[in-house]
Amino acid sequence: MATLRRSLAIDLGTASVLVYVKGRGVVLNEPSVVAMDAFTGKILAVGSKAKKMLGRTPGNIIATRPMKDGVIADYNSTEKMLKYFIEKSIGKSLIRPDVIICVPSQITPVQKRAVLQASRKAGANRTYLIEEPLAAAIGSGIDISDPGGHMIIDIGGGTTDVAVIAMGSIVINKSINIAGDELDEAIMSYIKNKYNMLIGERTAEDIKISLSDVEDIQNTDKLFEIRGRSLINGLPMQVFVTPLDVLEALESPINEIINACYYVLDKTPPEIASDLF
Ligand SMILES: Nc1ncnc2c1ncn2[C@@H]1O[C@H](COP(=O)(O)OP(=O)(O)OP(=O)(O)O)[C@@H](O)[C@H]1O
Repeated sequence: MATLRRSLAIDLGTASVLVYVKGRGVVLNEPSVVAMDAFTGKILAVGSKAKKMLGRTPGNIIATRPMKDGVIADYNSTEKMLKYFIEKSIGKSLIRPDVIICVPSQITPVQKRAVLQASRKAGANRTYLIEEPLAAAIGSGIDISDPGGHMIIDIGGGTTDVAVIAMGSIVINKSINIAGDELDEAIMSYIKNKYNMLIGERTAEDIKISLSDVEDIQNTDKLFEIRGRSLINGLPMQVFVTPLDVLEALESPINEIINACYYVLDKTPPEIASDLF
């Protein structure tokens, strides 16, 4: 008998939330940002609309990211954001959906409980959790039941998960709080030090996405115009950054990600290490 209960998979990320509905595919991909009235706590916008408000809100509106480093940082906003995204994906329904949510591999039991509780309050019937590297492996077409080892490096917004998986489970893993957000911050501080200019996190992210392609690194002709505020006279200013600037800016956080990979390789059992090799 066909069931009326929907099954959803949710990637509840620091930077973005994706919702997959069984039988329909990915139906939603929006930034994990919530804008609310600072005085009443009322939610004013969620997702793409709220992201446009980041760094631009008047005093009475705050636009925040309820997830930080892959886990819930602001419980109430996360719950409201989840409820909004679930309803946007499948509409309002009396039959609560079953939900599976991706979580970082080194999440604590308390952090897991917070996700389960937020999901239930947001309208889920049963909630299952899956470690992000396993979900990433399945999503990229790897047969995770294979006894041969595979290494997954999942660089998200708040966390990078490096894991070696074999026979359907994680053999060894390392999760670090250095990922896309940290790369944006590295670009912001580089621009500040080199050009005496302040830029916001959205501009930093635009620079990263436009100029961080390794194939472009040597291309000194590729320039990216950015605007911000001068630290010297407080006036608006513009500069042109190159892929080489981005390479210099990102060197330290990228090295930390590489070190996490070394750590995992170092702890990988020899038989599986030979599969990776
Ligand atoms: N083309 C690109 N080049 C470089 N970085 C990108 C690109 N596209 C997206 N990003 C970055 O990827 C990050 C978001 O990745 P993703 O959506 O996997 O994170 P998340 O699942 O929300 O985070 P987490 O797994 O930490 O909870 C952001 O920092 C974003 O700037």
